[in-house]
Amino acid sequence: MESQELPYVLVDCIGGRLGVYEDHLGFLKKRFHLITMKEYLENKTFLSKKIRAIYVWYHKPAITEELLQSLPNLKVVASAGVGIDHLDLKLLSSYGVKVSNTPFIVTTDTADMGMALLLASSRRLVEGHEMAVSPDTEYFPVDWLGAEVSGATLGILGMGKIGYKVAERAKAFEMKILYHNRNQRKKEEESAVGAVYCKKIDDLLRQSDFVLLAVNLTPQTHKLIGKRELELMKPTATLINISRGLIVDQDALVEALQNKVIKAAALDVTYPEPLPRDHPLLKLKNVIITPHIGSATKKTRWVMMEEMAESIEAGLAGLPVPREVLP
Ligand SMILES: O=C(O)[C@H](O)CO
Repeated sequence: MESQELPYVLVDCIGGRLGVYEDHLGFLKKRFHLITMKEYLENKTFLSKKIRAIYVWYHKPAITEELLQSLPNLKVVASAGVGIDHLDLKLLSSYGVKVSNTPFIVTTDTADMGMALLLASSRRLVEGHEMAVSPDTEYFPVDWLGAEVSGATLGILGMGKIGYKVAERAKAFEMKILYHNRNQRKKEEESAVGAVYCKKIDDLLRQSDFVLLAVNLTPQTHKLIGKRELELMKPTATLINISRGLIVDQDALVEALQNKVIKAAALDVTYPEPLPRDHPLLKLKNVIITPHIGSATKKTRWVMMEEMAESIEAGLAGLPVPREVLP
């Protein structure tokens, strides 16, 4: 039967559901014999030799050394999104496994998400919505003062593709833009969005009304924003995180928000995800949290899935892997 000749690809479940969109399934099943982690564990002896690729959607399944040891014919790991902090590239490479991600397609949507969080937080959209739909709150718009966006200073930490797209959007909102990045952007790129480089993160933190995190998670950026950094920010400032929860020391953030060291936070990413239901961040009015949905639009998610399938097919055919991530 044809489906038996298709390459076996391991996928995982997220929240008890297959970590693949329903409408992607038809496309994927034409190309691959999808094996869930559960199926694999139930029939390990047979499947361990069959599986040749892993489809990592939202960091699942976790690729441990134990898993790698048990899959002798694994050739490709295709990971959704741009961040690869959940993958040990050196380890994968030592097992002869190629890795790919989908770094380009997520840029625009993730930048849109950054702006959406900035606007929602500054204009108190979530609080306002809750008040407007609540049966027992008096509707009194005089209370609902927010912070101006136009004319405010946005500090972008991490001026890669996503950070730069945020800057393009912020320019249209007439914001002043500061940025910090390992490498300064070219002069023409800076002037196209009116961005001013801050060599020192501290200078950016002191001057910004909104600080937006768009850096990759690496050992160097792990808890880059801690108590000291939060204390450098203006008491009227908002922290926006669209990269990874672990860029921020979350305990320090809770304290800073509770003690009004900064005004607010808008987070698409936390640590862990989701946060435990009794986590103090979930109780704060000056916090907006979304469930890591930076790239979650129909078109982008479809392209991500196609790109992952393309990388798996190329890798299994011994061809150069599109969007390969090297250790
Ligand atoms: O890295 C990304 O693109 C997303 O956050 C998914 O991990």
